[in-house]
Amino acid sequence: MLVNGRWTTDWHPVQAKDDQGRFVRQVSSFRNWITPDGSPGPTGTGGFRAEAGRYRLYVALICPWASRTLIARKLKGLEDLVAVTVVNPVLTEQGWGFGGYPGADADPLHGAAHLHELYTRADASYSGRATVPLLWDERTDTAVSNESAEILRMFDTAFADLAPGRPDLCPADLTAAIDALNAEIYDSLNNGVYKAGFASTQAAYDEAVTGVFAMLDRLEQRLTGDFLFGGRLTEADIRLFVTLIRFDAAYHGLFKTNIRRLADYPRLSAYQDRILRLPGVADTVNLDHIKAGYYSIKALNPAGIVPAGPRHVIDLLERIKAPDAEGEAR
Ligand SMILES: N[C@@H](CCC(=O)N[C@@H](CS)C(=O)NCC(=O)O)C(=O)O
Repeated sequence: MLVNGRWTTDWHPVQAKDDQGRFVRQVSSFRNWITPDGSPGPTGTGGFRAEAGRYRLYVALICPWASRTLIARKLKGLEDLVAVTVVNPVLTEQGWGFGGYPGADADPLHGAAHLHELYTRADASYSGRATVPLLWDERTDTAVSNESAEILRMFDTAFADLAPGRPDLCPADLTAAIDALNAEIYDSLNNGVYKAGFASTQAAYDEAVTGVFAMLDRLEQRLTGDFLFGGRLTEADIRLFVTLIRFDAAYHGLFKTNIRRLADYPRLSAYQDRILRLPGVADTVNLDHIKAGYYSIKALNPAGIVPAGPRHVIDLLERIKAPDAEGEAR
């Protein structure tokens, strides 16, 4: 991680833990918002007006937090407005790096070798992890935000005039309910799988894995319609989906969340499939990057061996990405 703008020790996945051995995730540091007129958002400073071609999103395709923002970019029609750069999925001793892997990009702006160089470009004395997603302003050459929940929400509203007619992912009448469900899903599932995987005591693991499956059980019961809030797709669905699609491929094995597979939940599996079939979503899912990335975490998998399966996820993605007889294409 970076301390006062300098890369210090070799990269390690566990950022912090509490006195019971529970994994604790770092709070994001860049908290500005893109807005239609450049006025400040709920946090940070203003000056980031929604403009075509001004912003770039740095992502890892392994990362569920980055994938939330990529899916929102697709569903909100922002592909021609906000550029994307994909980091190499295999973590190095200096964290995320650029290029050198199929489907990974070089840094087009500064030719950086590692993502942390962008963090120190934005703040020369930055201390903390260099995480994805990172939303970058090419005009002022600085970081806008590295908080995926806020990037997801600003993508929902900021570009409405430039990309009209797209679904509202956080409608006003549902915002409070979405916020409440997001918080539960974040704690027990999105971050819960990491708490299980990076627990450093049996008790911390037991607590986390119980929470993961209690939430999956609840969601299985809840899902009687197409989406979490019935017929309307919301950001809560995007935030749940990114964890589901990684579950059997990465978390079940590497993070030991193996009480059941996602495939053992009929409604959640059908729901995952439904979201994957929404136009553009399958483009954001790269199983090779997901497996190569997670299984490159040496603290959990020292030999770096990437498992062959799971067949049902490989088949699902192949089925959805291949154009079929009805002309369904990815
Ligand atoms: N709060 C951040 C968390 C992002 C995050 O933890 N990203 C991980 C990848 S899944 C990362 O970049 N980790 C690198 C590191 O911790 O050094 C967000 O939601 O945007």
